[in-house]
Amino acid sequence: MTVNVVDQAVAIRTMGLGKSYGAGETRIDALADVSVDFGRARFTAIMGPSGSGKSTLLHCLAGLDRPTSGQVMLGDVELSSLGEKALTHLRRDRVGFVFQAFNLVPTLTALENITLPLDLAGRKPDAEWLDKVITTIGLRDRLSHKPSELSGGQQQRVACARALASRPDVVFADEPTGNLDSRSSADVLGFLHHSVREFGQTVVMVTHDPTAAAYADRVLFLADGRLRSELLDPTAESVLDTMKRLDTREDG
Ligand SMILES: Nc1ncnc2c1ncn2[C@@H]1O[C@H](COP(=O)(O)OP(=O)(O)OP(=O)(O)O)[C@@H](O)[C@H]1O
Repeated sequence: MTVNVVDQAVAIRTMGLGKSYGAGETRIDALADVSVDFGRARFTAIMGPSGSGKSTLLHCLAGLDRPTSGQVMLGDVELSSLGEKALTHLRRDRVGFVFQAFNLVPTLTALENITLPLDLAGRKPDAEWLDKVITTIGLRDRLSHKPSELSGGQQQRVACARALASRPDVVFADEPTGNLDSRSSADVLGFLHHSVREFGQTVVMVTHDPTAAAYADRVLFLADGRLRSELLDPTAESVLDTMKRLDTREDG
């Protein structure tokens, strides 16, 4: 019998991950044979052209979508081995999400939005931790405001705090700066970066923006559902260069 030794440096591991939609001639392989590790306390960006499978990968990693083939290990848990209820609990307790559209509850205050997932889970917030997160997002004077009274950037920082409130194993961010101007984007990305450096948070982010990707420790490049390249310690320039190189290769 082989024993799976869980590598503490790895937060998520995929093995031969595939996701197909449809069948026969209309079948689309949104992901094909993706095997990759996501380091713990690392900030990983996922890039690639539209339709390359970025969101599908993120959703499979986060247990929002079930792969057609292969495996996803979140720590020592293999996601496909879980039933719907266990998967719902895992999403609630072990992962955090930040979406492009903020997805805050309009009738709740910023603070109530931040603690909502914990309240729903019947868990008491860790006051010291919550205080640290709120200090870092820099919105202490806005906590009693409703989302409509906050700017887009402020709303997204609240969404980031909500994602971190439960100290999840991984925070998944799907185009978190897609609706923001460059100043607000820098605030949100700076916060995510800080959460990795100072709190040891693991972050996986899908983005189209080379400047956003440059906040990450590592960038993975997808094309046609496959992993095509990766960059360590990226800069906006090196990300752009890699995108151009991959584009040329696709055309050729
Ligand atoms: N529910 C679905 N049914 C059928 N095809 C789908 C479905 N979801 C995604 N696809 C297809 O899978 C492929 C990958 O889609 P995905 O959304 O993961 O790409 P993406 O890289 O995130 O794109 P974008 O940057 O435009 O958001 C695309 O060809 C898409 O049309």
